[in-house]
Amino acid sequence: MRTMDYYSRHKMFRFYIGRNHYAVLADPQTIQSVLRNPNCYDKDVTYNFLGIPDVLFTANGEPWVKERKAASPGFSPRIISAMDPIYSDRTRGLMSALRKRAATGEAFNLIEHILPMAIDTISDTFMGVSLDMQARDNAKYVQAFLRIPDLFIERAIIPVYQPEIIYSLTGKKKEYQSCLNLVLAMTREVLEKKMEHRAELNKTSGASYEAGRKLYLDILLDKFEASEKKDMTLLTYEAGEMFVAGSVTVATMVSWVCLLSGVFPEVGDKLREEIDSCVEDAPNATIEDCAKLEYLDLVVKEALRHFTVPFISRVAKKDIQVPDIGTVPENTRFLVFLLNLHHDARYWEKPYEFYPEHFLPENVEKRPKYAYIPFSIGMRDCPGAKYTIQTMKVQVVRILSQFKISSARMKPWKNPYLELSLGFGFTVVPTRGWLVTAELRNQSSD
Ligand code: HEM
Repeated sequence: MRTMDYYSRHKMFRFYIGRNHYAVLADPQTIQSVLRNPNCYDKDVTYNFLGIPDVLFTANGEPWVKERKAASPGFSPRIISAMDPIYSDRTRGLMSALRKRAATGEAFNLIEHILPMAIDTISDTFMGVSLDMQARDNAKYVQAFLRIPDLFIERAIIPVYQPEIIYSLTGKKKEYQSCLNLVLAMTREVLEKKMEHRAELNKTSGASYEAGRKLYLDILLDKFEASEKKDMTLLTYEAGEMFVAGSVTVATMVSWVCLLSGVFPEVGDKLREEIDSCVEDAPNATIEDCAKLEYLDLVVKEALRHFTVPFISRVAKKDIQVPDIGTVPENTRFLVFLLNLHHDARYWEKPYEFYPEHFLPENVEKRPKYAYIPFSIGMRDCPGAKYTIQTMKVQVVRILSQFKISSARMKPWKNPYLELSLGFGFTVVPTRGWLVTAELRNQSSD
């Protein structure tokens, strides 16, 4: 914790290991100048530990520019805003699972139900294929989706696991590969369904996707069909990355907000009060309903402040000029600690506390713009940010309108990094899971 504070007070902290030059960043201006610099869009070798080919998340240079440009229409506001009916279908399954949990009164790990719903939602929205993960025996999928980021980050931060030979000997490589294989098999199933569907559409109307609604997977398939190589393995990784990047992140954050509503009862009371008084049919809340909920917005932002992606790493492909610092040499590896930035006492009144009021407009005004960047910034920011906020809000409102969620283990905290047992996946996660109990509230449910 002292180390985190130390980094925060310095614009940049540099060190060498052998001939590798590292620069740790935690200052908002320095971070924004590096993340927005076109010579720093490349990811550093850490991402090789994902063991996947060049897809949007991992590609560098010109191939990344092309991927990103091609993918953008799949994240268009028009597509993201048209998702209400999909949410309705998918939250129904979740509510029925939570009702069963409420009937027993026993503690359970909330993400076991949220993640299958998140996978279904990604499949519906970005792929246009109904996967119905919630109706399956899905424990092994939940485990695989959670272990992939967990094992990746572990390898990235523990140098002893980095050589292939040692990683294989520990058995972790085998575990990682079997998790990846499960996700790839699931993705192939989605691809097959989608290809059949497109072939049907081609036969009947000559259109390979619904007019005006070119989903992410349609974009990938258009590219695949137009290519000479027809690389099915690459296509599977490209679609698979969206499943992992899009479901684990959202599911962990929805689980956090629900858990926090129980850890801090005053937060839970205020959330339920706002939902009950502002949304007429909250169990079926729409995107539009959720946009009105001001307190929910503060809570979602505060949860992301504490528990978003802990760090980002990049590499400078040329010498670059950083304001107030000077020339930073080519091949420098940057580590951008969002965690430090988001807990810097210069910008946050109660840096380590759960204090949604940090995001009241009068407090936001006092901070530099880039003191809060849970989805990163610049050309290589998160394309799923809008989808995330919208999906999180709809799901949280529907859950909290029907259930009172209580924390089964976690106590109110003043500093989660000292008092809780936390680990790093794609986001920050509680190592023992999101343990809660659910109680049915006195309202009609769906
Ligand atoms: C709580 C939710 C999420 C958070 C906190 C989050 C955060 C981030 C961050 C910080 C990055 C930059 C990483 C880096 O530069 O190393 C990123 C990249 C990315 N995110 Fe997200 N993300 C979330 C949800 C999503 C969703 C829902 C999707 C897809 C549906 C998605 C897809 C991606 C992709 C494809 C990239 C790589 C973009 C590129 O390199 O051009 N993310 N995300």
